[in-house]
Amino acid sequence: MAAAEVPQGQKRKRGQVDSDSQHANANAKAPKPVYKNIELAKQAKPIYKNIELAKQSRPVYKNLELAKKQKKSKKSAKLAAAASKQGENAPKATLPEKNSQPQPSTLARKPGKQTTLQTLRENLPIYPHADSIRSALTNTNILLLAGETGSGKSTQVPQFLLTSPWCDHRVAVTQPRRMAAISLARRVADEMGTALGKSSPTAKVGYSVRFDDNVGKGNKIKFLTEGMLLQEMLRDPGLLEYSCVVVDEVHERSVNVDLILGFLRDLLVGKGEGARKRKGRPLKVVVMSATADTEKLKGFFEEGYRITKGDTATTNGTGTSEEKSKKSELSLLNDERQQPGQDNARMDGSDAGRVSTCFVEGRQYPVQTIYLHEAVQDFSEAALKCIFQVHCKEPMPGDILVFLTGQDTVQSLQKLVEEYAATLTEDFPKLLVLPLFAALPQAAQQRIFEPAPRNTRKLILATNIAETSITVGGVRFVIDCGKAKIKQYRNRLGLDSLLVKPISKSSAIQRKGRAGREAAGKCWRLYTEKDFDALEKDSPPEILRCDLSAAVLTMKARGVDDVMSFPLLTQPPREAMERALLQLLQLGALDDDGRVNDTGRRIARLPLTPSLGRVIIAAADPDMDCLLQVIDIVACFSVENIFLNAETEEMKEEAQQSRNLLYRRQGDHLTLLAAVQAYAAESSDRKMWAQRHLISHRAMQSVMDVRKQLRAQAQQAKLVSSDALAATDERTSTSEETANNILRCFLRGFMSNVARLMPDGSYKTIVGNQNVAIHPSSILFGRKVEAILYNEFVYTNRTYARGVSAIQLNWLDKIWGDA
Ligand SMILES: Nc1ncnc2c1ncn2[C@@H]1O[C@H](COP(=O)(O)OP(=O)(O)OP(=O)(O)O)[C@@H](O)[C@H]1O
Repeated sequence: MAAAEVPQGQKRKRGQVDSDSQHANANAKAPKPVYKNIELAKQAKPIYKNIELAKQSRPVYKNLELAKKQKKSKKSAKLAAAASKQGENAPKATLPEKNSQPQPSTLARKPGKQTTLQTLRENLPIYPHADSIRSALTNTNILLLAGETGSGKSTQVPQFLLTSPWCDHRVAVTQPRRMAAISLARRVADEMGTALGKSSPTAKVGYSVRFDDNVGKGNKIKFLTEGMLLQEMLRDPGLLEYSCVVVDEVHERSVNVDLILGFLRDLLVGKGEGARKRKGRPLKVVVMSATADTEKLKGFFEEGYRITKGDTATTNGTGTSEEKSKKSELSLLNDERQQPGQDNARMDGSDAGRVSTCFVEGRQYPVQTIYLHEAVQDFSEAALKCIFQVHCKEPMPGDILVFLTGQDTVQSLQKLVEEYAATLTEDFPKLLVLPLFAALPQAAQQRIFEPAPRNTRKLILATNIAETSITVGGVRFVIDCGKAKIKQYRNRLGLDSLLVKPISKSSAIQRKGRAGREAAGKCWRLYTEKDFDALEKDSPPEILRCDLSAAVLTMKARGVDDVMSFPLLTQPPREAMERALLQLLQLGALDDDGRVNDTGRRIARLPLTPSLGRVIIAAADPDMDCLLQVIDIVACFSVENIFLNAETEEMKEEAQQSRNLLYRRQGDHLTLLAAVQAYAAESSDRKMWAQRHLISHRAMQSVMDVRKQLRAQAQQAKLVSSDALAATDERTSTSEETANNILRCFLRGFMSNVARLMPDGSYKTIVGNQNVAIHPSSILFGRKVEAILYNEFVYTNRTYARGVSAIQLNWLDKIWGDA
C-alpha cells in the first residue's frame, strides 16, 4: 500500500530511535548522595553530560514545518504516497533547525478549540496516510499498522475508518488498560466535537471498561479494554455490532490480546459460529503498535488463510473436522506441533496480499535520551536524585513522568520527594506530586490529566500503567527506572506472583514515547546504554508466564472445545494448559469430558477471575444465600486496601478504637464486609465516617461503585432477582451461620489457597506443603488458628498470605468431595 508500506523483511532501524542518546555520569559528577541536601543539588553540575551535543545530532522525527507543509499541500502527501508505492518509506525526516524546536503554545493560542484540535490532528505524522489506510482496508480485511509513539495511531485511525464506505456499524478500539481507554475516548470525542458516551444522544464516542460502561446508542467509536471485548465475544461471537475492530498496543501481548487475535483470525477466515453469524458481512481488523513485530503478525494471519484453504481440501477429500481436531491433539502428543514459546509466524507466499501492512514513520517532536554512565544499585535513590536535578535545572513549563515498579515504590518515593521539596527555596517552582498505580481510585488517577497550577511542576510517579497509549498534557520529561513488576507463574507455589524484572526495549521505547507529544522532550534512563542494548526486544508474552484458567475458560465458553488447536500467536507450554483445565475442573466449570457446563458459562460472563466468579456462583446457591455479602467483599478486592496506615501513634490509637467495631475475629473477609456495610449504612457524612476509621474515602467510593455494577451483573445473570435487590436494606450485622457460609463460598473458589497450622506454630499450605506466614496487614496477623484461607501470596523477604480468614478444616471435606 501507499506511503507507509514496509517492504517485506525490512526492519525499522533500531539505531534511529536512540541516535541522540547521551551518557551520563551519575557517580563521578554528582555529589553523594545529592538528595540529602537539596541546596547541594541546586549547585551541583548536572549528572548528565551537556545536552547541546544531542541537539546537534540527527533526529528521526518530523519537524513541525514539514507537518505544516503537508497540511497545506495535499499534493505533496499524494506524491509521497506515490513514491512509497514504488518501495520507498514514508516521508523522509527533515532536520529541525538547531535550537528551534516547535512549541505547542503557538497552536494552542489560536482561537476556537475545534479549529485548534483540527490543526493539531492535521499536523500528526499519520494524518497524510488517512487515504492509504482507508484504501488498504477496502482491498483487504486486515491491516497491520506500525507507527512510532505519538504518531497519531490511537486517536486518528478510528476517525479515518468512520468515513470508509464499508463502515456502517461501530468501530471498536481495544486498549490493554482502562485508563487509556477512557482518556482516548475523551480525547477523540473532543476532537470530533461531540459529547462522551451516554451523556448526549448526539455523542459519537464512548468507552467500556470493567465496572464502567459509558456507551450511548449513537456512539460510532467505542474504546474498550481487551477483557471487555472478550466478554462481548461471549455474548455475540460474530461481533455483529461492529464493522471494524482495532486492536491497539498489540506489543503488550496480554493473554487477552492473544485470545482476541485468535478469535479475530477465525472470523476473518470465515471459520466458526461467529463467522456464520456475520452472514458474509466482512469484519475489518486493524492491529497496531509502535513496537510490534509486524512480520510475525503477518505470518500468523496469513497462516489462518492458508489453513482455511487447506481445510476446504480436507473436508472435500480426506477427513471431517472432528478428525482434524483429533489430528491436532495427536500431533501435540507427538510433539510435532510447535514447541512452547515458538511463534506461529510462518509465511506463505500464496497468501501474500491478504494482509496489508503499513508503517508510519516519524514523530512530531524529538525526545532526547540520556543514559547513566554507570549502573546504580538502587533505582529509587537514582530516581530521587534525577527528579531534583530535572526540577532544579530544566525550564518551565515541563512536567515530569517517572516510571517505577509498583505501588509501594511509588508511595515511598512520593513521601521522600514531598519531604525534600518542602525544603526548596521559593526560587524554584513548586512540585505537585501525583501517584499513579492501578489500584488507585479512578478519580485520583484522573488528576494526572489536570493542568498544574501556576508556577507548579507536575511530577507523576507511575507504574507501567502509564506506559502505553496515554498522553499526559504538560509532560516533557520522562524518567525511566528500567524495571517493572511482571506477573509470573511460580510452579513451586502453583500461583501467579509479581516479580520485579528489567523491562524490554519495547517498553523502554514506549516509556520514552510519553514525552515529545506536545513539545520536544527528554528521557532519562536510570541505566546504562549497554544495559539498554542487553534488554530483551520484547517482554515474553503473558501467555507464557501466567495462570491460563481464565483464558481457557473464555475459549471453552466461546465454543472452542479443543483448546490445544486454537490459533495462538505463541503456543503456551502444554503443562500450563493442563493446569488450567485441571483448575477449571476443580472449580466445577467443566464437566469430566472437558466440556464447559452451565456453571462455567456463568463464571465466564462475570468480569472476575474464575476463582472469584466461582465464589459468586456458590453464594447465589439458595443453601448459601449470601450473594450480596460476598459481592461486598469481592468489591473490596478491586482496590488495593481500604484501610489507611496511621502516620502517628496518636492517630493509630484513635483509629484502632473506631475500627474495633469493624474487626471480625474470623479474619479479613468478614472485616471487609463489616466495613462496607457500616459505610453503606452511614447516612449523614460518609467522608467523616471514613476519616474517623482511617479508611480511604476514595477507595470506599470505588468499592461502592463496583458493588453497584456487580449487583447489576448478578441480576443480569439471573443470580438474584430485581425484587430481591430492591428489597435489600443496608444491613450492619451478619449472623454466625451466614458468616460461615460466606467463608465456605470463598473456599469453593480458592480451595487450593489453604494452609494449616503446624505443631511449631507455623502454617503450611495443603497443596504444595509450603511455608507461609500471615501478612502483617491481616487482622489475623500473629494469631494461631486451625487453618487459614487466603486470597493471594505476596513476596517481600518471605512468603506471606494476604487477605486471610480462619476456616475449619472439616469444611474442606465437602468442598473437595464436590469438586
Ligand atoms: N489527551 C490528550 N491531550 C493532549 N494531546 C493529546 C491527547 N491525546 C493525544 N494527543 C496528541 O495526539 C498525539 C497522538 O496521540 P495518539 O495517542 O493518537 O498517538 P499514538 O501513535 O497512538 O501513540 P502511542 O503509540 O504512544 O500510543 C499525541 O502525541 C498528542 O500530541
